[in-house]
Amino acid sequence: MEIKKSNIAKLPSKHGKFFIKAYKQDNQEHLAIMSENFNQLQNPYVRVHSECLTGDALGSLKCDCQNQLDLALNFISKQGGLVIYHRQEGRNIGLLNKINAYALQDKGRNTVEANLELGFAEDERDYSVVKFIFEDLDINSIKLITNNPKKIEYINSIGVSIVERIPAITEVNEFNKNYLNTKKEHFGHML
Ligand SMILES: Nc1nc2c(ncn2[C@@H]2O[C@H](COP(=O)(O)OP(=O)(O)OP(=O)(O)O)[C@@H](O)[C@H]2O)c(=O)[nH]1
Ligand SMILES: [Zn+2]
Repeated sequence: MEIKKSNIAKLPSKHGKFFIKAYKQDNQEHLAIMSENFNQLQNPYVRVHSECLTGDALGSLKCDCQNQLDLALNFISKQGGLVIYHRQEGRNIGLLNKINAYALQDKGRNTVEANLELGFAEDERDYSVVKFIFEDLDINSIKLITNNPKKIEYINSIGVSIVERIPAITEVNEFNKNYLNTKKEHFGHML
């Protein structure tokens, strides 16, 4: 399917100065956020950040998303690299369904049980736009910021080499404790 791309624009931010480029696949619009020196890097630091409106924008304490996004933006601003803001909210079940999953979590389900009860797979993300972005930006070799083995597996499968993995570990609190535990025990995140 066709993926559209924008021109590159400047984005000064509180994390530093970036360049941004947008990509549109079906109805999802994603962003590549690049450090100023991005084009000179041999092995850029890369994070594929999955959208979490409640965390990223509202500062929800139920997950680690906002802290991971801040960590990644600060990191690439200093060390050079790329954050792909991958707009697959709620592991790609969308915002409305994620809030329904949260309502089930309020009744005691974990994140996996809630997804299954709503008729979804435990993780519905599709990373094909990441492959497109890597090709578009001429990226063959990276240092990946993640704890998620599925992202590593996907990037290996498209022939991009991961020369180093940087953990994206942030604070545990009373509200995200169970969520992080499910990531570790069920999804095999390296936490
Ligand atoms: N369906 C569902 N999605 C959630 C829930 N909590 C967070 N998410 C979504 O989970 C995604 C974040 O993915 P995670 O699996 O937590 O972590 P990750 O980003 O893949 O892994 P790392 O790279 O190690 O951080 C975002 O899209 C969030 O919106 C939840 O309770 N239910
Ligand atoms: Zn989140």
